[in-house]
Amino acid sequence: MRCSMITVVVAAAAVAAGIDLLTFHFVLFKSTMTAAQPSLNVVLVDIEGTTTSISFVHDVLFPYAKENVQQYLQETWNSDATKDIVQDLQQTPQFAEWRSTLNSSMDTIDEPLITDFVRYLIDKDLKVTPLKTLQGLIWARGYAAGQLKGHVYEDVPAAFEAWRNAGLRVAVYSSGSVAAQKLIFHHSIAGDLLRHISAHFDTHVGHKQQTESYTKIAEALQVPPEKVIFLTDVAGEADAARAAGMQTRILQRPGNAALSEDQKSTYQLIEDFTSLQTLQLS
Ligand SMILES: CSCCC(=O)C(=O)COP(=O)(O)O
Ligand SMILES: [Mg+2]
Repeated sequence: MRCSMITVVVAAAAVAAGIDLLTFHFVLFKSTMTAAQPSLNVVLVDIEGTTTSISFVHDVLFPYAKENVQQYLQETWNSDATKDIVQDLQQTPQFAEWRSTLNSSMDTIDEPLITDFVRYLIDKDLKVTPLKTLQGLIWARGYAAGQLKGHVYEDVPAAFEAWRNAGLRVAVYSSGSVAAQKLIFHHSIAGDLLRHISAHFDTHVGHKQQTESYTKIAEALQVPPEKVIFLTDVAGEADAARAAGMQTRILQRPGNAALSEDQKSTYQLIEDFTSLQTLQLS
């Protein structure tokens, strides 16, 4: 009511000043549209199903880790990094559970046993932090040897570029370790995209379907959660981000899981990043 009174007064002043009403309405419409733009500082992207195809992760990265884990463990078994990972793997709830299914009563924790456990975790796609750390170390060898190149969808480089030019920060939140995230973007099929990314978050901050993880990410980025837009393919992750106050979009890339009718009506769905290239810092 107060707003429309102000509009009438300003319109009258505009007419008195010789500005025609058509121009006045155009200016008013533009300013309303600008005000309706979401206030934004950070674009937070998921990887699998968002920047990168699910098939690259499941058909290239995971098999590479499964094939090379035994050799990696044999070569690094006595290193501190591998000792820490093996220790952490044994402390996961999945380890005792998995071991109880084995016929063998062997107590020895050796490379073959840990190799089998790692392959079991990969097959189940369990987002266990020490597994993710180990996968990152194994993939590092593949990228260094030129055997791996990180897949990104065609629209990703231009969107990263546009967001950065607009003053927005680009950050990543993936279950893949921070080291693995850096590798996929540094060695991407579109060249080095790592230079666009100013922050990385993995499961050390918490799991992706927990609201607290997004609260912690906003704190680490030193922005209110409302100023972050989280792009993901998983509705459960969008639920958690939204509950923390973030804006969200759900990606419907080829091969992504289908959404329920309820999820489709709850979230803004996008096929790629093209429509988001005009996002502005505000
Ligand atoms: C960093 S690339 C490997 C991705 C990965 O290991 C994974 O589990 C995918 O998880 P996301 O959270 O990106 O869906
Ligand atoms: Mg994903």
